[in-house]
Amino acid sequence: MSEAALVIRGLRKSYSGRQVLDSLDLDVRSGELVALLGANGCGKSTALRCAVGLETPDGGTVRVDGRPAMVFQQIHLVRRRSAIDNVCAGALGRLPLRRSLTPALFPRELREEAMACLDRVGLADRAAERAGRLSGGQQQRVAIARALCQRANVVLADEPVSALDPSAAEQVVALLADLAHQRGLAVGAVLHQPALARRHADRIVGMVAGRVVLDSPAVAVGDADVDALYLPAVTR
Ligand SMILES: Nc1ncnc2c1ncn2[C@@H]1O[C@H](COP(=O)(O)OP(=O)(O)OP(=O)(O)O)[C@@H](O)[C@H]1O
Repeated sequence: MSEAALVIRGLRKSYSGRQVLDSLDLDVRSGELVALLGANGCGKSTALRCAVGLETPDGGTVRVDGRPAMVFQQIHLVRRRSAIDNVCAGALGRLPLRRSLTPALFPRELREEAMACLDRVGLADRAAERAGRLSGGQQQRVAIARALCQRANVVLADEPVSALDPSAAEQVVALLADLAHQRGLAVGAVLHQPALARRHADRIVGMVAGRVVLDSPAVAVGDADVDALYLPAVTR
């Protein structure tokens, strides 16, 4: 197994004195999809947000070997722009400011790279379509293509399929697994669908109240392991 591209150790975070992350450890290796499961409010999003620097932890360490990108449940695309313009947006940090503000000035090489990213998510034929006209599943795949265009090697997805129908959700999680297995990306995804996690993830990490209580190959995770993550606190 390769070195972990994301290594989190002893992460702690509180909001208004209430502890949300309590000494959290998490590794995501290149070439694997790790599904993060756990009940509402157990700290999954906070963990990912700390990992990419959107939140500042109170303690602990985060090491990312490479470039991280995040994919969200709420798909933040510019709806009136084409799919390919949205994917190009992943690279704007690499462009001079003037060129980054005007899609007509995006360099040809960037458009080619963005097209390759769209092709990777199976949407090359929809490149010119306005993002707002694509289905939810297609929009999420455009958001993933944008992360690829950021040249991210660590992709963290926060409930990427919660707004999608079962078939679109299956496609998107399969795509994330494929990007890990075929492209060698390190992919961590918060999922609220344990069955999808067990079908597609390599490893399942389960959280309860800000701590990791399960870290196991997905094939070894049974129904009882999953159920234990969602028990009400009083019965735990
Ligand atoms: N910016 C914030 N300010 C105050 N409290 C916060 C903030 N962000 C998260 N919390 C609280 O921290 C706890 C954990 O939130 P988090 O979103 O990480 O949980 P989660 O496991 O991702 O939940 P869900 O499955 O519902 O998305 C929750 O009680 C939430 O209300």
